Amino acid sequence: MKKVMLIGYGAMAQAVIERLPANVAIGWIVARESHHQAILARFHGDVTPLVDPLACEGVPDLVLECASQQAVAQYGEAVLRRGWHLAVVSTGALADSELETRLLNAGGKLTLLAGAVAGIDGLSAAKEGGLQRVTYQSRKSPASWRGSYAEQLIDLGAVKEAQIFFEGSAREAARLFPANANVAATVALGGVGMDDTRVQLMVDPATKRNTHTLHVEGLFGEFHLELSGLPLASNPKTSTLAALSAVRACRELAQC
Ligand SMILES: NC(=O)C1=CN([C@@H]2O[C@H](COP(=O)(O)OP(=O)(O)OC[C@H]3O[C@@H](n4cnc5c(N)ncnc54)[C@H](OP(=O)(O)O)[C@@H]3O)[C@@H](O)[C@H]2O)C=CC1
Ligand SMILES: O=C([O-])CC(=O)C(=O)O
Repeated sequence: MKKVMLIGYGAMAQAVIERLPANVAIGWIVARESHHQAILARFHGDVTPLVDPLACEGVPDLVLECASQQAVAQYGEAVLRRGWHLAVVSTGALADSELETRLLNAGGKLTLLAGAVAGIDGLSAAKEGGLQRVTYQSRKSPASWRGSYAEQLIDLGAVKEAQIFFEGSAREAARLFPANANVAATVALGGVGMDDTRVQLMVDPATKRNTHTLHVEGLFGEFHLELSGLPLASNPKTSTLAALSAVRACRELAQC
């Protein structure tokens, strides 16, 4: 049985727990103390709640971050320094180049999950031949942008038609919208980097989906990809596919 340490106990973590493959068990959950009683009760004591990954007395086969960019900054380096395998979904944390360097030099094994988008394998392959232009657009409902920096840029309640409210680099997008623009960072890391990946963020009152549009031009030719994902019912910011990419990481663990 492979044992996973989950970081986070929100919408994505719940979706992962519900879909956990056979031969994989959650051994530990790093969560705020307010969740610890609920975790103990739900798993009948078989899962240890922690406030810090380093309080773990065992060795997880995988540490699966499903929490926040802030959690990656807080725990990522220490987890890797222990020699553990860390899979990160809050990839936008790497928009902080100093943190990125520390994570890459910490040892262990760092996996960046594809999250809510597809095509990262093709983008990385295209990069081998030379890329000329990568643009990424995210289109979500007003509900998905609520509670984010978008509220300072646009009146989400008054939007009547699809509107771009942010244009900039992937680095700016990932840092300004930590719960909404990790895909921008994922695309950047697979392609032309944080500063050269151009990003548009859009609010669309007519949609209930999270739509990710990727346009890539290079010496290989070009591709255009549009992925229209259903958000998790428990968090409209987060696409179901992002949670499934974390489940997939657990399945790969079960197979090795
Ligand atoms: N790469 C991708 O495609 C995507 C990545 N994401 C990333 O996944 C993250 C999780 O998504 P989701 O589950 O829907 O978000 P939720 O807000 O539903 O859940 C996040 C949970 O993690 C907890 N948490 C955050 N930081 C810490 C920390 N430092 N220590 C302990 N617990 C922490 C939160 O607690 P509290 O509420 O108390 O802070 C909350 O319970 C997002 O924040 C985003 O960064 C999301 C979608 C797509
Ligand atoms: O889940 C999504 O659609 C994308 C998302 O929140 C992110 O990129 O952080």
